Amino acid sequence: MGAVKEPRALQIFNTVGSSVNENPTPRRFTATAPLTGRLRVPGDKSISHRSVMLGAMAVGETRVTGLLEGEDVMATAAAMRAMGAHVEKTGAEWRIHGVGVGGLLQPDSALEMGNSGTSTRLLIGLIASHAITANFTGDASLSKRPMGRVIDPLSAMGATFTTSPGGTLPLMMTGAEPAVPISYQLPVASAQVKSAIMLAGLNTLGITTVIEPVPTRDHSERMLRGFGAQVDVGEEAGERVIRVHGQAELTPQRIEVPGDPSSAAFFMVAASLIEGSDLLIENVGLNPTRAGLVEVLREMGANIEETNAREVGGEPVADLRVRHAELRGIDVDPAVAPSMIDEFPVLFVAAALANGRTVTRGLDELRVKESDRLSAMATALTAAGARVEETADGLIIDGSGGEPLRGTIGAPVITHLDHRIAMSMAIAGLVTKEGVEIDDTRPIATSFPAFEALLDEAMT
Ligand SMILES: O=C(O)C1=C[C@@H](OP(=O)(O)O)[C@@H](O)[C@H](O)C1
Ligand SMILES: C=C(OP(=O)(O)O)C(=O)O
Repeated sequence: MGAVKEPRALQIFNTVGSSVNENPTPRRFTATAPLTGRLRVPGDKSISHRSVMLGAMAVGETRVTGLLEGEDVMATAAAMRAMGAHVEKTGAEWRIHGVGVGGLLQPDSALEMGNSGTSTRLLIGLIASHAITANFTGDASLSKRPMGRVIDPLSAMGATFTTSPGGTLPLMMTGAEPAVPISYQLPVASAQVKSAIMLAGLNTLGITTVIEPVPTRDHSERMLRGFGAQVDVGEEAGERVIRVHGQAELTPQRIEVPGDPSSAAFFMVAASLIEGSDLLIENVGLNPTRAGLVEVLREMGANIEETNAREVGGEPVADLRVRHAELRGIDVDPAVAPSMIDEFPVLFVAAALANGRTVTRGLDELRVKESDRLSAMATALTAAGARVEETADGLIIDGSGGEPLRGTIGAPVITHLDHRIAMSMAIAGLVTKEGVEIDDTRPIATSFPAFEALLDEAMT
């Protein structure tokens, strides 16, 4: 290991669900030193959202430790409060008093979803089987994202919608009680769509079925079972079939949220790329439906060692020791995409420094995230000096063979209100001769408020 440092705790910056600072906060990121010591990434965003939502649907008190206190999860918490649940922090613990399945109250005002696709789509699902009307609003990024993918199946269950042109936010929905159980085959690999239908199934008499041709993150399945719902998961004709039995009764739980592999990803790539790095990232969730990046980086030659493997909150977790290694370009198997869907922006940074060519395909979904992540990363990495070709569904990147990138010092990177573009290009700045300037670091608070503090500390 490098220099021994004390573990760093997650710092809480903003727990109110909106950016405190009104003005853009640009910053230039440059490498000051290798990444060494140990750090702990914040709680998993997907599991945090679901902890708050399911806690709010149980009768009694759910207690959660390690909850991610990023803006997205705080948007979920605010929405559940607006519909009758109590969601409060006491000491290090979040306590949620739920209303019970079927007990959501009509919110007085619009549910403000900020930047969060997960909050929006899962809550639309949850409300779809309650006899209430809710308005959903979001920021400029979220207001462009497609909602038809949840509106279609939930309309079949009986919910009604009035949307903005193009099926986007702002939208108004009225749930159906009783809702009709459906059997629905997902047309896109999306855990958000799967979860929206499963959550609607909670207050729907009968069996609601979702068929997944490609497996996506399975936190909803695991957690709903943990809360006592009957959820059958099987494989039929090569597809995953998930059946939710309604109406469910959820019993309150104690949940310890594991660290977010999507946040650890930035540090895995930075430590791999920067010579002399030797970093221990503690408590990283390694659910197989989320751990694709670790496998892909290893295939590229990364030195990632798993230690202290254990279970936290029903999820596999380990500490990851990451040491600098020379990376080589690879063809990334499109089948791995769902298990690292949010990690592609930072994988592209790794590819830009690898030896040889990295080819990615099958990534159409990246075009409908907080930004068009294929286009945003192609533009930003090219400006940083990388050789990148954008295709219809991926990027082809010819790596520098470990040489620092030499971009033109021009306009700052445009992050398009996308936290992952901001953090990925911050990491790119560490391996670019003159560094990289990010136009606005505020979006980082949506998923990883402590990112800059942890990065600065890892490099001291
Ligand atoms: O279910 C979830 O918690 C998530 C699912 C993924 O979205 P899609 O389902 O749209 O792929 C992912 O990108 C998002 O960050 C979180
Ligand atoms: C896509 C993401 O989140 P969401 O869809 O919840 O906005 C993400 O965190 O990268």
